[in-house]
Amino acid sequence: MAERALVPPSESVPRLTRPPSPAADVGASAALSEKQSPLLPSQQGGVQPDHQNEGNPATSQGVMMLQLLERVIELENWKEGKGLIVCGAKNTFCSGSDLNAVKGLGTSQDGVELCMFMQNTLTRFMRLPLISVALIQGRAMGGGAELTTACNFRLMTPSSEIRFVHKEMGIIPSWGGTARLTEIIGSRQTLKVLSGALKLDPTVALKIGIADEILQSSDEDQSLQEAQRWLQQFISGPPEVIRALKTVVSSGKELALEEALETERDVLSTLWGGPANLQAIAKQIKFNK
Ligand SMILES: CC[C@@H](C(=O)O)C(=O)SCCNC(=O)CCNC(=O)[C@H](O)C(C)(C)COP(=O)(O)OP(=O)(O)OC[C@H]1O[C@@H](n2cnc3c(N)ncnc32)[C@H](O)[C@@H]1OP(=O)(O)O
Repeated sequence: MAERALVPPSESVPRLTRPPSPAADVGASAALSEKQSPLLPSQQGGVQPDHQNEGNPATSQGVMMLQLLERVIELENWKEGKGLIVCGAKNTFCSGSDLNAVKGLGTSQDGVELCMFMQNTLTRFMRLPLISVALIQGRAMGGGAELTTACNFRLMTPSSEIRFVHKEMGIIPSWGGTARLTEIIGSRQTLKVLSGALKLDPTVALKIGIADEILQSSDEDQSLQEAQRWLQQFISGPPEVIRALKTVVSSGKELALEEALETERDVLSTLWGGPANLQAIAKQIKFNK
């Protein structure tokens, strides 16, 4: 029987509580995992499995997923950050669960445990006070397609493709991907995308609103530079302001109106009369350019 390496640290997705004050340090953009894709098997250039677990794909996949959670925890503790880019390796964004590992996780309970672990990790990722971009180079399939929806924006290279293949696997996207996709493109389009297991090339993805932009280059390094430039326009400015913006947008999306309004008040109180606000007022900035 497969080792249960995927039991979530908490039994359910964390509830969004009103957030602590954003930090006021200097920020930067960063790749979540430069040149690494968290869920890919090693032959696709993903995180290498723990040697102790070599030969046991289910355990290796568990290790990769734990590594993803660790990176999310690191990002939760990155108090000066403003943005991040998630990208894959060797021109594949992420081809989802390791199919060899999935063979060893055959019970309904296995599926639910995997689902809870990934719902927890990706929900925490989505709620980071960082503006996140999925740089889709090559394919994003299955769990990889779900991962793109945990990012705020999706940039696609000309030769890339997003495909929710779950129907063909006899399952549904359950790492939060169905809920997030519905929020991004609406229920009608989501139903088409999922029930058709549609191949979303960049043109289609842009048309239905999954993709935010098609990049010029399919080259790994050049498209990363393009993505960095694209993100820069949204993260220029003081970290405390960018982080606060992401925080209130997240609460506006997830909380009931009264709670969201309370969050806005709390977050504003950390900014009003603060250095960025006072400097802007002193400069008498005009926005008519
Ligand atoms: C159950 C979880 C579910 C979820 O909830 O989300 C999933 O994620 S299920 C997984 C969904 N993903 C897939 O079904 C992908 C299947 N793979 C493919 O369709 C193709 O491999 C590819 C990703 C389109 C790439 O095609 P291509 O460029 O032609 O390369 P290869 O097919 O030769 O692949 C190279 C190499 O990598 C192996 N590979 C790729 N993806 C996976 C995977 N998800 N799991 C395990 N192995 C994978 C592939 O088998 C090749 O290996 P070798 O044959 O040993 O070279």
